[in-house]
Amino acid sequence: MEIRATTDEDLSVLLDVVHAAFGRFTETPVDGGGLWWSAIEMDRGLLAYTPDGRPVGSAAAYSFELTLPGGVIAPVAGVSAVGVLPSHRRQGVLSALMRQQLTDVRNRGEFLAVLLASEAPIYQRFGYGPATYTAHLTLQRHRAVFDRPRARATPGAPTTESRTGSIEVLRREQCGQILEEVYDRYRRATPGALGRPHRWWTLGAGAPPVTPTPRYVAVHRDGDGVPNGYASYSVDSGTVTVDETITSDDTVFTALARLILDHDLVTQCVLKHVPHDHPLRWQLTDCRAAQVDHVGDWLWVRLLDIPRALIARGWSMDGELVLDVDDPFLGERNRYLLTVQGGQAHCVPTEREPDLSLDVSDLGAVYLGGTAPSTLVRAGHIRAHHQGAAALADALFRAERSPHCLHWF
Ligand SMILES: CC(=O)SCCNC(=O)CCNC(=O)[C@H](O)C(C)(C)COP(=O)(O)OP(=O)(O)OC[C@H]1O[C@@H](n2cnc3c(N)ncnc32)[C@H](O)[C@@H]1OP(=O)(O)O
Repeated sequence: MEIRATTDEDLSVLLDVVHAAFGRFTETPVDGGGLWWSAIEMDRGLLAYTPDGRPVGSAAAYSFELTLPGGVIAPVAGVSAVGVLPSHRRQGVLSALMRQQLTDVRNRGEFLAVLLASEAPIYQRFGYGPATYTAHLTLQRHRAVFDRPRARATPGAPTTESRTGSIEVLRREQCGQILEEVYDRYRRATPGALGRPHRWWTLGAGAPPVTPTPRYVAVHRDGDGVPNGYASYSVDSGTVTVDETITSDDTVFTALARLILDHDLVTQCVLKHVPHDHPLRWQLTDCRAAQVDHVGDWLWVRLLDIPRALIARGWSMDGELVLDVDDPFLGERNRYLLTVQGGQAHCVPTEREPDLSLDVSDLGAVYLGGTAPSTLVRAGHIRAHHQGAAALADALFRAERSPHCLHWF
């Protein structure tokens, strides 16, 4: 098996391999979307060839930015287009591709790789852990009545209502740069969110509303007329389905949700891609009018330089933790002393007794604060060496809010 880096000339070969792996056809758009592969970066692709020169496996990566807890922006490899022909599976082709790709990512100076997993059992062995989760919120329109925010009673307290903003409903093609600009501000303020490079918007790659698929878009503007939120939606058979509600301001989210819930001639509203713990349910007089469903893992994270990754993210509590991290796929095992002081972390090799022993994939799962280390202790994956170690790790790794990602790639 030979792994070769791709160039622009290999595009059709790579697309043929990955589409055959999925049993799909190159020219078929993703569900309701465009051609997902149009933004592919061919200088980051890999193809696996048999000894007689037949391409049988593929992998690619996008150059993305990921927002870490604390609002830190990190460059990451967004792994995608992974596939092995049905005729050549379970012979180590993917393993060879992953090994080469992780080496390449490290060589580029990126300390994190991320991906969306087609099947959950594939990537743990390569050091990835599920780090963000997403859900659908299904609302029964006629039952979903907003409650009066209780904090409003406190003089001077911020309200959860958008007082001065306005909303305009546009067609997708009338939005110009608005969606790109609003998305960019939102993702910078949201731990777990990925940037959408400009070329994704210009090429219409991915899923609606990045693609030019027909949609209505409710655009929210602040009192100065600056767009600060949008909800992209379509209506069908009595259901309004929102592809994504993008804003970093809870009051704007509420205003957009109200508009969606006020849509005549529908009985049900489905807000796709919301954090599973989104406060909207709490804002209703009848919290059962909203059901959280389709809860699933979204972004998987793989640490490639553990000290750098731990130093990079923000921390909201001081403390010390010794982590013994095993990385069997890369054949590395190291012990680190993580010290957080004033929100700033230091991370150095140590001989001290560990507080926790864990696989690098479990470190990926807890890295953004989306899963508490104690959950993985209880699951039998992370070993806590003394009482209190898991609680300490929980307190340290917790982020200001659940990390959330909705970019599809
Ligand atoms: C980020 C993305 O692009 S996600 C898209 C992933 N691609 C797909 O789902 C397309 C359809 N599937 C495929 O193309 C292939 O089955 C792949 C890419 C998932 C796996 O490729 P393979 O070359 O068969 O993997 P490889 O032989 O290296 O397997 C390594 C190990 O992972 C295991 N493994 C591989 N795929 C799977 C799977 N889908 N489920 C469970 N275990 C798996 C193998 O059994 C093997 O285990 P072992 O080391 O204990 O023997």
